[in-house]
Amino acid sequence: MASWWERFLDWLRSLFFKKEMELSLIGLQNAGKTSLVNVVATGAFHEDMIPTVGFNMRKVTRGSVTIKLWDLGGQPRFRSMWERYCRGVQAIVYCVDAADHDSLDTARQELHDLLTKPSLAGIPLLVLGNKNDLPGALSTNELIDRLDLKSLRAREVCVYSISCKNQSNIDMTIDWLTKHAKS
Ligand SMILES: Nc1nc2c(ncn2[C@@H]2O[C@H](COP(=O)(O)OP(=O)(O)OP(=O)(O)O)[C@@H](O)[C@H]2O)c(=O)[nH]1
Ligand SMILES: [Mg+2]
Repeated sequence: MASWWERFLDWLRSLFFKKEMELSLIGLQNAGKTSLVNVVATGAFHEDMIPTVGFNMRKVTRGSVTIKLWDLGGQPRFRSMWERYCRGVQAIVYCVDAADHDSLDTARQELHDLLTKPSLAGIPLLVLGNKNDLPGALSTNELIDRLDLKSLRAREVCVYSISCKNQSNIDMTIDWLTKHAKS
């Protein structure tokens, strides 16, 4: 009964209080950014993915929140675009392949270089350690160390360990995002 009433109230609120958010999804190539967009948007995971050339934009609606997602290419030639697409967003989502230990130093460097840009000051950051279904994938605490996340100041930083393949912790990720949507 209570949950029915809660859902009714949520629906009622959604009629009057629509929220919209814009966020950018960045990270090195092969981290799983486009896979995450697909899982969030359609619930489907595909092994064979084509690397993103430039960027893609997708809108996803969850309850009263519409999320406009900029899914950016992670290959070196596209990284200079990241800043432009992160300006003015409500959150930056940084996706890493937590099982690819060799890529983590570059991932740390690229993240810290980006976040020194004054235009991105204060924007909340969600770091996703993807591919936690693979053996050797780093835990959230290990990622905090490897990516030196404790040195990031003056912005909210959150880290989750996820798997697009197994759809683990995807709901938690969506909850974080919708909570950061503007009223
Ligand atoms: N095992 C495993 N593989 C995954 C997971 N998520 C994505 N992949 C695979 O990782 C590869 C790269 O995924 P993409 O989503 O294309 O990566 P991307 O970050 O968008 O890459 P770019 O567009 O080049 O920047 C694909 O083969 C995916 O199937 C996961 O959670 N677990
Ligand atoms: Mg992609």
